[in-house]
Amino acid sequence: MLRIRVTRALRDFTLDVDIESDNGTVVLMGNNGSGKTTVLNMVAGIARPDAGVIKVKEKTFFDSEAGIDVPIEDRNVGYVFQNYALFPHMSVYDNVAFGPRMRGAPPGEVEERVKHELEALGMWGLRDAKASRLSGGQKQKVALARCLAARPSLLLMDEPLSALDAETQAWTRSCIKQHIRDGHMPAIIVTHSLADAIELGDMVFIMDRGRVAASGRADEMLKNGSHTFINSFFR
Ligand SMILES: Nc1ncnc2c1ncn2[C@@H]1O[C@H](COP(=O)(O)OP(=O)(O)OP(=O)(O)O)[C@@H](O)[C@H]1O
Repeated sequence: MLRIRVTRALRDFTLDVDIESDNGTVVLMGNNGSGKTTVLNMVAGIARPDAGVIKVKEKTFFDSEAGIDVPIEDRNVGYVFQNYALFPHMSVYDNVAFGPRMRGAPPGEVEERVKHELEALGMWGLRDAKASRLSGGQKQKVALARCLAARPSLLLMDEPLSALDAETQAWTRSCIKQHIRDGHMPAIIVTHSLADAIELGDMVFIMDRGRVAASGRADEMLKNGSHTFINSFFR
């Protein structure tokens, strides 16, 4: 269960969002500047709502009336940032090992997880490379591997496949899907890609100028013809 009902006034922008989903993966779509990343940041605990409630499964992350604001480190969230945000001076291996090490996994398990995630994304051969030397698509894969290796209880992904070529996108999507299914993890994915929405999403929320303009089941989008469905919400 995912419940995000938040308001936040920024300098030139007001966010007033209501998102509810019973299970599975929530996809956020919408124009540039419509507030998608801000929603992810509030769920992660990086940005603070002025008021509202954020609940993930049975856990309340934020409740302004009850005075609850769980710190970032206690939310156990995995976040793939839009700009990757790798540790540039560290190797690919150490970037991916960071999450499991921080969470106290024993060394053997750290290695197992790092190898598993990097092999799945075809990046094991580059494990000793410095992150700053990688191409954009390679950085994005390492960001994804870093997030998944930490075994979070909630996945937040901001355009996680945007730098990948079409073929790599397809198998990376199935890799993400498998993790979500195997880990029974709720996930919120921001994307501009209809293929991501249809293949990864259970519920799709379309944002427009800080609000949810429309929502629907991903399979309904497919039935209705996704282009028509999405385009109908934008002038
Ligand atoms: N800390 C902040 N202070 C002031 N304004 C902010 C802040 N963070 C975000 N904004 C503004 O909020 C609006 C929404 O930004 P956000 O990054 O959430 O959009 P987005 O839907 O993710 O866009 P994109 O598709 O381009 O990534 C923008 O107008 C942005 O300038």
